[in-house]
Amino acid sequence: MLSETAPALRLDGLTKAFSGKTAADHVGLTVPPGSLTGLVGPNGAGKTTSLAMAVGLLRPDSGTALVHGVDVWAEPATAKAMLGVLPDGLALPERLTGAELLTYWGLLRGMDAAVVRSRAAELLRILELEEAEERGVLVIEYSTGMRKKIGLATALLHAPKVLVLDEPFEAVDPVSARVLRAMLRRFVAAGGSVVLSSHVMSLVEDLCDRVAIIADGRVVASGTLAEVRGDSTLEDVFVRLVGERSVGAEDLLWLAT
Ligand SMILES: Nc1ncnc2c1ncn2[C@@H]1O[C@H](COP(=O)(O)OP(=O)(O)OP(=O)(O)O)[C@@H](O)[C@H]1O
Repeated sequence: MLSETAPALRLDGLTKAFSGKTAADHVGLTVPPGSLTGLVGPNGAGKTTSLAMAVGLLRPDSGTALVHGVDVWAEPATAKAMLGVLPDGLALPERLTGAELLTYWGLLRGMDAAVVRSRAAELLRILELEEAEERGVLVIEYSTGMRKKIGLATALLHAPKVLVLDEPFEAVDPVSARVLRAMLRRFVAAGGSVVLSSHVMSLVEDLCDRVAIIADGRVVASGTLAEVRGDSTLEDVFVRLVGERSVGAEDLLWLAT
């Protein structure tokens, strides 16, 4: 049942193995309402797997995910109405313009057509997809960054309480990234909560008030940015926890020949 006092998102013991290899190992995370949490970790650490289980896209082997107290797997409709999701490799209907896609998406969610129309126009304008719309560009013709932005627009359209965004800044140009940061800050200031994954430590330090580091499928550090970072930089803590790798003097000698 929806709870006013519960965390915006609470993951407990989420575990998933693919062909016997554990991708997420008892992942736990608490996202307080009105906070912005960054999930960081090396390639293959289990970020996408954990986020997909958290939002009801991938069934966990065990563990629970609660959105404002509502179990994502037991009450999916209630939980998903509160969630805005940008999954990894979002599969969108592509032979539509951005506005057509948002209309389709909104109506599918049972939203009022006039509300969908006005929010879609506003999102396309703010995300600088308006000019492509005027030229009738189809989503299939969008660049990688434009696809990311239209994916974000679909996540925001129904005004969710909690945003779960898998690498939202990947391939997004610096001007659009600034707009996106401002949008997320405003969303949080209005009481919303965000979890996002990113490989860019400086972005997480600038934007997020909480952070979780995941390595080999396990959460190895989490808390406020100050708690996790201490007197170091997030990158230093990350490298210390995840392990440093270097290119030896004898590696890749063929590259310069
Ligand atoms: N559908 C799948 N089938 C088999 N193995 C998978 C599948 N999805 C993920 N994995 C494996 O699970 C592990 C975690 O992958 P995941 O995509 O969650 O990592 P990630 O932290 O998001 O990585 P990246 O930063 O590279 O996006 C990896 O070893 C990956 O190969």
